[in-house]
Amino acid sequence: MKLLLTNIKELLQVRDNPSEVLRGKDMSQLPSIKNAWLYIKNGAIVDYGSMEHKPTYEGFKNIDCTGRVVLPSWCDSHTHLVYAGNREQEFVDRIKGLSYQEIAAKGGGILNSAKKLQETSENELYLQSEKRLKEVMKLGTGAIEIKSGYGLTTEAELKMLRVAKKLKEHYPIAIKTTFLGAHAIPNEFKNHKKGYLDLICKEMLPKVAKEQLAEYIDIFCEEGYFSVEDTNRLLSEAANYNLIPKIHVNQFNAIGGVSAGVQHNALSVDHLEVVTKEDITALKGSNTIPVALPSCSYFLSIPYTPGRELIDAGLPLALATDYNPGSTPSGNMNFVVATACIKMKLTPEEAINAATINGAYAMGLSKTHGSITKGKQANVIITKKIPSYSYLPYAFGSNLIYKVIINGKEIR
Ligand SMILES: N=CN[C@@H](CCC(=O)O)C(=O)O
Ligand SMILES: [Zn+2]
Repeated sequence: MKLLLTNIKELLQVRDNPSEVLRGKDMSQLPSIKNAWLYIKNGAIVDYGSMEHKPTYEGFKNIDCTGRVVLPSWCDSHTHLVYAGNREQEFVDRIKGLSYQEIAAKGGGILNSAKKLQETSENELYLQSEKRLKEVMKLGTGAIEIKSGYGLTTEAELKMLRVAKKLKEHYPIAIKTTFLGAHAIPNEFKNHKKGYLDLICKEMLPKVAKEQLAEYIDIFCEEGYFSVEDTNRLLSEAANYNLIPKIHVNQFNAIGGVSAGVQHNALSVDHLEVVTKEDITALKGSNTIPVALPSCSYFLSIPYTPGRELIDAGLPLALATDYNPGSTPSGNMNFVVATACIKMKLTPEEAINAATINGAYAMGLSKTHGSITKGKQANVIITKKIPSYSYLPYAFGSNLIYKVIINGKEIR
């Protein structure tokens, strides 16, 4: 399949030799070609340039992009897309005054989703998750990370990861998987957290590794969930299976999870709605990327990650959805990019970099995703006719996507 996109108003994120990740001031640069063409063959980006110097190709399908912006598809590096049922009742309870933590303490929250998931068959779980995957692909996501963590038993955690694996086999989108057995403490282990960690380390981890179901390890390092000590133990055990950490830290409290992540060479530390000076110091000079999840802040009415501060400190930043039934029932990366501009004061250039090239880095896909580069996967968004790319976050409530191409195929 060959595609030639012509008369592109502006082709964004064009990098001949892209760096793996963009930090600090570099995030304000978004290289582009105006009045451009882009040639795609066999799922890969072959070449691009200005319409004034367009070579002759044969046997392609032409897409005229007059008035349209073309950019790499979104790289969503943090989701819980595989889950069962929904939690709209908790949403209503929160409107009536209960906090996220109070709902969790009553047996709601993650444990509520775990109960539903344990009762759902693998096939049904696949069908529910597939629906969400199709939806986010149409919204421009071309690479996605999916976590377990709503199983909380060996059987149910494996079920989640097998569903994610099956999605990977059936869809063109790149999927990376993360084992998050340490998402919450199940009721059976309420007064025996160590017993649950033993189960994770001695039974779940070996099975996940044996079936090669995950590349990354995650833990919810937070008061009332797992401590820094638990985090250190799990990440050390997981290293024996070559699982790389991508962890939930600082959502409500800064308890030292960031520096624990950095010490274990985490690829990413995610959430960071609360950030201390020590956290920033720990991240400086490391290869760990902070990941902000502004839709979660929006939905729970909690602080936004101080993205401006992190970038101004010279750090990299990625943006992701956190798609899950409790804190973020939305997988819309367009909303994430807009909210990062509106609430976190990122410029459109910074937000687009954070959601493409840096998102790819945050899930180990820098070589193949996140920029318009020869040889990278042909994953692009073609927008509707818009005045400029800044219009994307500006018109935050409009669907501005005309077409999405993933792996060289038009999926919308
Ligand atoms: N905070 C931990 N995990 C999810 C939400 C879990 C839930 O409420 O179901 C998150 O990233 O926000
Ligand atoms: Zn999450």
